[in-house]
Amino acid sequence: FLVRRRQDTRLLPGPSTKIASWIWGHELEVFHGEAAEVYSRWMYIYGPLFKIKAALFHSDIIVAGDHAAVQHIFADSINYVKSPAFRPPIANLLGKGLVWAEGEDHAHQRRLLSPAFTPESVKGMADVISECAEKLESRLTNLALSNGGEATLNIVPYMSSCTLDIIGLVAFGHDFQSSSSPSPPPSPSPSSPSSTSAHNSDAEDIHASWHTHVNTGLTFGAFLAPLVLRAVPLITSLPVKAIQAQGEIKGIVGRIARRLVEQGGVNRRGGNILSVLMRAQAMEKGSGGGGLTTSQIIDNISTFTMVGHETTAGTLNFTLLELARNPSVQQKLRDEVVRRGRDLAYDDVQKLEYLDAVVKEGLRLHPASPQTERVALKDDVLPLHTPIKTPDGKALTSLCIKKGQVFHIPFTAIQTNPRVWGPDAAEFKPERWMGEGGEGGSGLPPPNELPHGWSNLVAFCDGPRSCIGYRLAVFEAKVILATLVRALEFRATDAVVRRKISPTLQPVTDGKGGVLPLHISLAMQT
Ligand code: HEM
Repeated sequence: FLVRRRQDTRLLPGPSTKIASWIWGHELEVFHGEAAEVYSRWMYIYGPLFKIKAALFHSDIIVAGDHAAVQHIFADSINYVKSPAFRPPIANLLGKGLVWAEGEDHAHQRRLLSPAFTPESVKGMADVISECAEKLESRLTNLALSNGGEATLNIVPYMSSCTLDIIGLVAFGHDFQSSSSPSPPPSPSPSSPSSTSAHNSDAEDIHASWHTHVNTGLTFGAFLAPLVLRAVPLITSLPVKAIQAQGEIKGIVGRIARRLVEQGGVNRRGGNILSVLMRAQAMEKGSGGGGLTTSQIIDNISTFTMVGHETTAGTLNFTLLELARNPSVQQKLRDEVVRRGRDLAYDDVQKLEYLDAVVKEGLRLHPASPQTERVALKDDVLPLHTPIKTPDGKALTSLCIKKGQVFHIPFTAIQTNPRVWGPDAAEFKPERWMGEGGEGGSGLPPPNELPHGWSNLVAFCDGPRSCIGYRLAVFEAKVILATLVRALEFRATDAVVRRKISPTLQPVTDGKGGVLPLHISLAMQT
């Protein structure tokens, strides 16, 4: 059995070791490429499960895109965990909240937080979300009007302001008022939000610090830091900018979180997550156990503030770029929204089928978290959906792996694999979600040929550690897109926009992260 076990990983296909660097393995090439670009290419050549040479003499990494293997890994969140070496940086960036927790601690926090994300809870957030979306739309409309009816702008800071305001209000009853901050410059100048105005609000501090973090994440230091951590897990406070900047963001959000907890409650605008957390704390005091400590509450406020806004904004920025590049899709969406009338209440939004397809297609091509990583805590046998042909002509239908095996799971590559989604996999075609009967619809392969996850996507991961905020994210994305395209027309510019992971999906234009220029004008409504 031991011999068989060793052989299984050795038998995996993968890119030639000749193109691997002796010190960085294949990982530097992956870092230099766009988000999941290199893994997509290799997945096409070597199949949905292959191995690569790791940096710093670590044992080979398995890149897993096979649906059965991925589903198995995500379903067993006790034995497949985020790399223990990366927990200190997560604690540094987001605190020891839900994203950081593992095992029993995770199950406990997740159980306490889940009531804040039911369909009913999200329905209760609908008014606030609409108001914030309308504020964003008026900001952009006013900008266009003050520039003779059209403008070219960097959409990134606008979108982040809107989603930060939403998460502050719906989760904690806190108004960041970032949509009321002075507008960033209309031209897509590479100058960062941090350099455009004085820091006079929490929101500006968060945006500025995140912007620095994103740009630091594009440097070689950011590539190196996690690899050194993986090789020498005891080094947690490297003198590397990429790691220090993370502490800054947590410091800013942590200050706000402490204020919110001291205020001890929520105002009438919302505050679902905070209410849930405070109730859990009261329970702990009353029963001598079962709730969360004050520092866990503060860390969860930091966690939700950061992961609850930059993610949705990232997918939305790229979905707008797709709409800008596909004017007929944009017009079809506008027609559907205008036909429904001005009201975008929760139930109305659910009826917009093309909007639903556009959001799914945006999440398929541009998942805000383009890939994840897991480490096996014990020896295991992975089921395979697609058998692997070994060099001696046999077919492996399952794969024995050893404790400590590292997996990279590239969501983007899985969701754009032409062998699964068809030859038009890389194209933005919302019609594919409308079924064969839909207008221009190409339909989808049967569900058993697709990934396991929300709507047959892995954009929100899968299993016990899947995205707890997915209902909010999807609803919010729909309302923002519908509100914007109803009033505005988006056109692409000549800028070459690259997609990078830093640490979430980011547009990079002229070497600057967090820059995505779009042209806007007032929409002609038919
Ligand atoms: C388009 C928007 C979003 C996308 C694509 C997304 C994607 C993801 C993914 C892939 C994970 C799993 C990460 C991993 O295990 O490596 C995740 C986890 C998580 N997401 Fe989201 N997310 C989005 C929006 C949100 C929002 C709006 C919230 C909160 C309001 C949120 C809160 C979380 C939390 C707390 C976790 C950790 C869950 C756990 O470990 O139990 N996300 N998300």
